[in-house]
Amino acid sequence: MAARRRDPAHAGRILSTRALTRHFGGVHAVSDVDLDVGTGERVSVIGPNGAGKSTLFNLVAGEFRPSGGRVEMFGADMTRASIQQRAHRGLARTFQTSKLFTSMTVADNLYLALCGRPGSVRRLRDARRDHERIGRARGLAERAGLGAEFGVEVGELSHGQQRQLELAMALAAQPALLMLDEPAAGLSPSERGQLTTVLRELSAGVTLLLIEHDMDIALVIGERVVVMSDGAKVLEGSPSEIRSSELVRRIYLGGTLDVR
Ligand SMILES: Nc1ncnc2c1ncn2[C@@H]1O[C@H](COP(=O)(O)OP(=O)(O)OP(=O)(O)O)[C@@H](O)[C@H]1O
Repeated sequence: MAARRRDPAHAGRILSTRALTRHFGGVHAVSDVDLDVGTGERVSVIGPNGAGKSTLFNLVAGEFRPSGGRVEMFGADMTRASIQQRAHRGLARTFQTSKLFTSMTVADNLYLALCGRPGSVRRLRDARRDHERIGRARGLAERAGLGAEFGVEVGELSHGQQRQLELAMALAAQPALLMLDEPAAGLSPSERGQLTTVLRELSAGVTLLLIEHDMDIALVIGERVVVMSDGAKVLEGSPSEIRSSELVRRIYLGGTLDVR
């Protein structure tokens, strides 16, 4: 495992939100959220269902326009930037629901991810003959525990394997900022272990923003943890501060999460 601890106060900021807000009619999905993420930092975002985590991600990724506030990324104001502009600057993300091409093989999905944009049959044909790209795709598949499934159609993979492939595809873009939305959802215990290993071994150059309901993963991977409730950021701290927080306990009281 790569040793990678730093003082976030001294790291350059890759992402800052200020008073970031999104309403859906009368629903305050995200309210006045200030979030700072240092370059190379691993930050977990936790909170009960409906807390606003995915909406926050969608605002940062450009899927949603904010009702108010700012998003600064990579040293620039990106509040109004398109999804493509953000991706071009180094943002990659996975979704709660799959975006894979299920009738294609693992290899072809990875080739397309390495091409940078999907859809071109010609680019795919070229990629299949490109030894450098084949090597990179194999490396990504192996890191995700899918080395043996390289030639397998994605529709035949288990749910957990598909999630691992999504992560591998996000990593294909060599993102500066990687945002993962519940990567452990639906995974078996052994697949969760594998995911944790992959996340721990991410290169130091990748900044990680992680939404995760599995508290073991959220608190092991996140060196800082942001807690959301009712659209607001209510707390942030180290994993041990979150574990011992009475507020976190209260927020999850009656919920399904196990805050140890
Ligand atoms: N497109 C939308 N239209 C209307 N309301 C929405 C929309 N997206 C989210 N919401 C509402 O905003 C609130 C926050 O939802 P969000 O999905 O961001 O929470 P979450 O913390 O990601 O929840 P979960 O853990 O269940 O995924 C919820 O009340 C949700 O119903």
